[in-house]
Parts: sequence; C-alpha cells; structure tokens
Amino acid sequence: MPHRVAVAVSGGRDSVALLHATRQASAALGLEVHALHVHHGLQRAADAWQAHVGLLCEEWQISLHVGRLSGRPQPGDSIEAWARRERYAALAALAGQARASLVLLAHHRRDQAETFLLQALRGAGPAGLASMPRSAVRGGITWARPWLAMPREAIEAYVEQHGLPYVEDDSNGDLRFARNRLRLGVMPALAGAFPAAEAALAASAARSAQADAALREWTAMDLATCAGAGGELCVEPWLALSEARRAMVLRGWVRAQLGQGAPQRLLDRLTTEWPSAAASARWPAVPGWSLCSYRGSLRAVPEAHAGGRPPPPAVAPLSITCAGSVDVPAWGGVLQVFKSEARGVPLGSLHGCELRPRHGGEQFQLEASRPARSLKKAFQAAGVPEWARGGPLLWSGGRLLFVPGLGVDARALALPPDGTPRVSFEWSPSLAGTSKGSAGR
Ligand SMILES: Nc1ncnc2c1ncn2[C@@H]1O[C@H](COP(=O)(O)OP(=O)(O)OP(=O)(O)O)[C@@H](O)[C@H]1O
Repeated sequence: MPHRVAVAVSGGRDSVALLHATRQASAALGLEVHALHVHHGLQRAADAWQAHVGLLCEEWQISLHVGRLSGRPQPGDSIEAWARRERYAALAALAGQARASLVLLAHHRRDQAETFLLQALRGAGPAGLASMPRSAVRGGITWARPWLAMPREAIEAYVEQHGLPYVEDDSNGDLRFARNRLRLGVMPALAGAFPAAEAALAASAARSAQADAALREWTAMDLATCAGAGGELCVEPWLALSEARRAMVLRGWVRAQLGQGAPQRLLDRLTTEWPSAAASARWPAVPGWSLCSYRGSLRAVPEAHAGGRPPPPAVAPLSITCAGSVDVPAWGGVLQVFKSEARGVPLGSLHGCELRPRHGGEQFQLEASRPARSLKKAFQAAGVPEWARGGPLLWSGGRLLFVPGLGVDARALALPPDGTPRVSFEWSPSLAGTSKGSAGR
C-alpha cells in the first residue's frame, strides 16, 4: 500500500505549487497524495478559495478533505493567533480523516525570515527565535515544511513554468496584521539595504533552533539536580548554579508545574525574593495557583491550600481495584495508586474506601516504633507546611490509610496479607486545563 501524504492547501500560490510538486513526485516515491483545506469562514472570499482548491483536486485527481472553522475569536484574542490555532486543529482532524500521518505545509524562506523578525520584535528568547521547525511531530502527525529554505522567487518561477492557477489573498494588504506590516513595509526596505537579509534571518532562526534544543537538554539536566523527590525546586542546588542557568531552570520548572509559561515579572520576583524569603512565602502565579516556599523548597500549590483556607468538605467514595491514576474532580486532583510491597496496604483493604476532609482529632502513626499522635503533631514532626496539610485523607473501613505529605499510616502498613498485591499512594492536586491536570503525567 502506498504511503499517504497530505498537503495543506489554502489555494494560495505556495500551497498550490506544493500540491502540484508533491503530485509530480508521488509516482516515483510511491506516495498517495491527499489535500486538506480549511474554510476559514472569516472572509467572504473563503467560499471561492474552497471552490478553487476543489477544482484543482478534481482536475489532478487528488482526494480533498475540507474542514470549516466554526468558532469566533474571543474578545482580546488576536485574530491571527486564533485562526492559526484553529486551523492547525482542523488540519489535524482532516489528516485523521485522510489517515495521513505526514502533513506538508508550504512555508518558505521569506515566511521564516518574517517569523524570526516578529519573534524578535516581541522580545522572544531562543525558543521563539527558532521560528518554525522544518518538521515536528504533534498529536501523532509529522508536520513538515519541505520548502522552508526555499526562496519565494523559486516558487514563483515554478508556478509560472507550470501555469498554475492560484487565488490572491485580499487580506494580505490589511495593515492591521503585524505580518502584513512587516511584509509590505519592513521587508522590502530591509532587502534594499541588505540584499542577503532574508537568507541571514532564516539562518539565524536555524541557529536559534539548535541553541534552543541544546539549552533544553542542559536545563533538563540542571532541573534533575535541583528537583526534590516530590518535584519541588530546592533552593540550595539552584543557588549553586550560575545566574543564567538559574533563570533557565526556574522558567523550565515553573512551566512544568503550571503547564504554561510564567510572566517574566514573576520569574524576576522569584529570582530576587525566594532565596531570602520568610519561612513560608507565597507568590500568586496563575489564577487558582500560587508558588509557595517552605524550608528551602518551592512548590506549586492550589490557592485554597496556599491561602490556608480548608478545601471543600467533600467526601468522595472511590472504587480502587488495581494500580493506576484515579481522577477525583471533587477534590481537584489525582490519587496515584502504585504497587509497593514494602510500603503498601493490601489492595483488598480498599473496598469501600473514600477521600475525606480533615475534621480534627484524627490520629496518625508515622512509624511502627512510635505511638500514634494527633495528625497536627504528625504534620509538625514531619515538617509538612501549613498549606500542604489540607489534602484529602484516604479512609477505608473506619481506618485512616493515607495522608498526603505523610504517607501510609504505620498501622495500615501492618495489615496482614490477604492474597492481593500491596499498594501505596500519592496525591497530586491538578491544574485544570493544563498538562498538570493530566492523570497520565
Ligand atoms: N485555509 C487553509 N487550508 C489548508 N492549509 C492552509 C490554509 N491556510 C494556510 N494553510 C497552510 O499553511 C501554510 C502557511 O499559511 P499562510 O497563511 O502563510 O499561507 P497562505 O498565504 O494562506 O497561502 P500559500 O502559502 O498557499 O500561498 C500554507 O502554505 C498552507 O500549507
């Protein structure tokens, strides 16, 4: 069976040329070519674009898959950013329909040079300046830009040589869009003053991509030395790094914790304030979450806990029959259940278990050699900060099994074997709508 390749075709010059060139190469390469088109629904001309792509595909005998953007940008959303995001989501769905795992996009060298400049004008670092990758795998699809190093003039010549019909985009003249201002005003002036500007900017993008990849690897190594067992950031190893590496580690750690980048001013505040912060300082990060420092480490904490207020008094019955992640929306988190012969309770003892809030007066036994004591004292003895004490308690059959921050109660560890595997637990508050919220993390 031939490999399937999909070409994202707007109907404009570059993507029409790419579709034509891919079709020309397909027989020799054993490829089955599909075309994907997204009807933007934004411009009145969008119907004409779709019709044009439809006619081409009919003539060239290529299967066409069409999707339509249905939503509208939210107030405050940039139309360009919204359309790009939605277009990629629609293209991914169309690629699925076409059963193609490779999608070709017709970006070329001038697009890359413009992207680099736009990123620089936003003050981007190496990750942004890397601009568009030649190929990237996302959601099981390889997105490739085979013409990223191709000068636009070469594509123009190809289109002319083959007499390819394409649609002109009326919105290309709209100066409300930053890219158009750059394309119409800045790029011609740049090329006039520096004839090799486009090639040089594209080369800088490629170098930035390489620098960014190396930096990510380096930061991952630094993060490994600075993160504690629970993923917290530890101040001592962090302070031992150079200033530049500290900045990279902090940015990378915060992004991993919050599932999104943090504003630069928060990172600046943390950099100056955290090392000398009071015993338990707190910095609001994103809605619902704070970064809290306690005994030399920094953690992301849900606001309810960070503010010292109790979590919602929800009793959540659970059904745990095997190891894995149990999503508990009532508590806004995930209970990880994992096999642990040495530090676990028999799986069979979890019948009818539930997560409960603290009521006061609970007793917890930290170790077999020590007596049970009040939960509050156990927290103090184990150095669990105030804001980390509100997590749900796991009860079963009138017995307290597990407390986040403390672990499994020693009396539960002593439960006799019942033929089922022994399991232990970890509680992770989740950040709705971000990677931190994923139970499979
Ligand atoms: N509506 C669309 N449907 C399918 N693919 C699209 C669409 N718009 C853009 N693309 C893909 O994304 C690439 C870059 O988009 P961009 O907006 O820069 O191009 P364009 O000016 O609309 O058209 P072209 O690149 O074909 O001249 C296109 O070359 C094409 O591969």
